[in-house]
Amino acid sequence: MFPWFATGHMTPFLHLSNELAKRGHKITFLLPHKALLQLQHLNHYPHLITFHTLTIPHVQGLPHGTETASEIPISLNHLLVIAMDRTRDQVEQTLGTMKPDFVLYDTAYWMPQIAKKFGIKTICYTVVCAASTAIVLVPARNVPKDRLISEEELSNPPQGYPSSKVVLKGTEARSLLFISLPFGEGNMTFYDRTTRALRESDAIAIRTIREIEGSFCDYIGTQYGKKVFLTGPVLPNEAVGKLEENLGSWLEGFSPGSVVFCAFGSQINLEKEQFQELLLGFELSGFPFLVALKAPNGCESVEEALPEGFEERVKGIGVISRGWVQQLLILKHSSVGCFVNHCGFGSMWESLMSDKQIVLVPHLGDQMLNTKLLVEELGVAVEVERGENGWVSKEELSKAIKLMMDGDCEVGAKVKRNHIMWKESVGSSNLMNGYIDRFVQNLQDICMSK
Ligand SMILES: O=c1ccn([C@@H]2O[C@H](COP(=O)(O)OP(=O)(O)O[C@H]3OC[C@@H](O)[C@H](O)[C@H]3O)[C@@H](O)[C@H]2O)c(=O)[nH]1
Repeated sequence: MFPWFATGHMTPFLHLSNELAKRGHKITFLLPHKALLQLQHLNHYPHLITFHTLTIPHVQGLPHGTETASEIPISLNHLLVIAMDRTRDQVEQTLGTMKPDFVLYDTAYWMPQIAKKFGIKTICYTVVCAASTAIVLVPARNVPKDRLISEEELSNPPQGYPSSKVVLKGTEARSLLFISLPFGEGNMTFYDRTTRALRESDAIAIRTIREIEGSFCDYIGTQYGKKVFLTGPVLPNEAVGKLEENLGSWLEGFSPGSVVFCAFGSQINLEKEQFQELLLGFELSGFPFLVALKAPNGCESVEEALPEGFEERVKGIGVISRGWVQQLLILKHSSVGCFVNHCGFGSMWESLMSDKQIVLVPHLGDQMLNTKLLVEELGVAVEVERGENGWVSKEELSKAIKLMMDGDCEVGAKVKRNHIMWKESVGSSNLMNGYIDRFVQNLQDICMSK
């Protein structure tokens, strides 16, 4: 396993490793040392899953010692990817020694070149929604070679794209302009890198299910002329560990379903004004809240960014975490009634599998498409309306929370009914296990071929 050095990528690769190990397969997981510290407790089969740490070289422009995407603003990812590329020799040496049957990778487009030398099959494993690959990362997208792609070009889906609902509207396409920006050495763009990683693999795998994204998966298969295997969402059955004691006892102090929990994943640093506006929105909603956000841009800490007098005003009813929280365990807590999140692909599945009402504030391109899947296709969530300038106001956030938390409101009740239905059908262990069993069979079939 060789995922991109970001939590939202490494975690699902490890969940998949656990499922493969459960079925008796041996896995070597390549990752930076710092990521090991964050991930190792999620390894449920240490006798079968071995972590192999890589030395991450320094790249000019990155803070010294940077190894993972969660340590840097997203604007520096194009430098971290150079560091990843420069681990190529270490990766090649490991592959040559281990000689696995398969390598699963996502960002390292060069993997097929080195794997072929040792007769190893390559699977490009996409851990974001199939819709986001289908809308921007296919040959039909025609990204110009001599200039940046425009917002207008990106607003139109590529020819043959299978949905009119899961599309980018208004200014949303802006968040995907980065696909034609440099991402790695040698003038390579994000689009070049990702499409090459997909094109040169032996097969494509996607962390999704046909029941939600079948048409997008078929479209990707046709675009690349390749087999597309699905792993399902690959969520751990149970949240591991125990909720941190202080937080647990704070949550115990509230009645069931009354607390609003908010987390925006590992990559988002808001602007300070937006950060403050969101906090004021939680206060305005009148519900107790637990917020886990990173310090906004330009601030060293969360404390320094709080609105004036905020901590005193919300004492006892509002907690603003100073760092990473145990999202899965919090989502299991009965006091939590609503989950406000960014709809990263991990959080999308985790919120769908929870029994909490879902309020979405997407930021990045794939998060906007995930949001369309939950809001427009499945009808299990609401999205907070943004102003014309892209701003989320405290009034709109509070309105969306109230809509979801008010037991008498028709919209909230409808969303809840849909959510229960989807959770039951998608969350059944038969469905999840069926996906993994078929995936293993798919791998064995390619192993036999050629
Ligand atoms: O405080 C936290 C925040 C997050 N988490 C966990 O970290 C994971 C975050 O994954 P997400 O995919 O939701 O979000 P990230 O922002 O980290 O992901 C990244 O890769 C996946 C893409 O869809 C996202 O657009 C990209 O930002 C989840 O499993 C969540 O449970 C915590 O355990 N604690």
